[in-house]
Amino acid sequence: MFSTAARALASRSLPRAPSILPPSRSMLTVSRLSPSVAELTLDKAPANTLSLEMALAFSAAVSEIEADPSVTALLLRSSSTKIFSAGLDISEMSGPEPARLADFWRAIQGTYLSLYSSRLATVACIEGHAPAGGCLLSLMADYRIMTGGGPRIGLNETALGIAAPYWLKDMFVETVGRRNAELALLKGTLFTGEEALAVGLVDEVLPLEEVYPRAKEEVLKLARIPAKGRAETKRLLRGAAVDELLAGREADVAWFTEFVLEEGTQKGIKAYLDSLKKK
Ligand SMILES: CCCCCCCC/C=C\CC(=O)SCCNC(=O)CCNC(=O)[C@H](O)C(C)(C)COP(=O)(O)OP(=O)(O)OC[C@H]1O[C@@H](n2cnc3c(N)ncnc32)[C@H](O)[C@@H]1OP(=O)(O)O
Repeated sequence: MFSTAARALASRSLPRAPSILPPSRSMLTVSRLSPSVAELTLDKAPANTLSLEMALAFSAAVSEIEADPSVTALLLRSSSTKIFSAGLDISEMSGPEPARLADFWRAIQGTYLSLYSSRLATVACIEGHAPAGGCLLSLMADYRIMTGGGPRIGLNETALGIAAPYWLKDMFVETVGRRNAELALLKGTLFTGEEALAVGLVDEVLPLEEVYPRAKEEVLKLARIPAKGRAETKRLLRGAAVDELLAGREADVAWFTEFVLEEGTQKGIKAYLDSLKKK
C-alpha cells in the first residue's frame, strides 16, 4: 500500500463542491468471490462510461474494498459482455461548465490513483470493448484477460482529436514498450485481443465463455501470494508514477481543462459525440 500521507493527499484533492452528489453505488456492484477476493462490476448502462459520478463511485468502491484488511485481491469486470467500458463520458467534455470539468478530471485522476496504487492483486476481465478510458481502467490492473475476435482495446484519443494525459501515456509505455506505444498512440490504434496480446497490452486472450472463469481462477491464485511482499513490490514499481501525479495534480487539471475548452477541441468533441449518437 502507498503511504498514508499520499493517500490522504489524494482524497483531500477530490472534489468537495456541494453541487456534487455523493458517489452513487447503483453504477457498480461489489461482491465477494472468496473471503479474501472482491469482485467489482461496472454496471452503468449502456456503455460503462466514466462520468464524474461514475469515476467518484469507482474510487470510493476501491477505497472501501482496500479498507477491509481481509481482502487481498480484486477482480474488475463489466456487467456487459459487449462493453467493458467505452471510456470517458464524452458528454462531460462537450460544452462543459468549467468548474464541473475540473472536478471531472480530478475524479478521473482519482480512479487512476485508487487502483494503480492499490495494495491488492488486481485482474481485469475484459470481455467487451475497452477504448481510451476503458483501456485506462484495465491498464491499472496487474493482469488482463480479454476476449478474442471481436472487441477492441487501446488508446484512440489521437483519432478523436485529443491526447492521453502523460500518466496514462506512461502507463501504456510501461506496458507495451516505447516503440509499440508510439505507433499505437500516434495513430489512435484500437487492437483486437489477439493484436493486444502480441504487443503485451493484455496477458491472455480467450473465447468469450472462457474469459470470466479464467479471470476468477487467476485472481484466486494471485490472492495467495504473500500480501506484504506484493504490496511493497507494487509500490517500488509504481510509486514514482503515482507520486508524480500527486505532486502535479492541479497542473494536470489545468492542462486538461484548457485543452478541452478550446474552440477547436470543442468542435471535434461535439462532432464525435453526434456521430456516436447517430450510429
Ligand atoms: C489534451 C487534452 C486531452 C483531453 C482528453 C484526455 C482524456 C484522455 C482519456 C480518455 C479519453 C476517453 O476515454 S474519450 C472516450 C473514448 N471512447 C470512445 O471513443 C468509444 C466510443 N464508443 C464506441 O466506439 C462504441 O460505443 C463501442 C465500440 C464502445 C460500443 O459500440 P456499440 O455499438 O455496442 O454501442 P453504441 O455505440 O451504440 O453505444 C451505446 C450508447 O452509449 C453511448 N456512448 C458510447 N460511448 C460513449 C462515450 N465514450 N461517451 C458518451 N456516450 C457514449 C452511445 O452514444 C450510445 O448512446 P445511445 O444509446 O443514446 O445512442
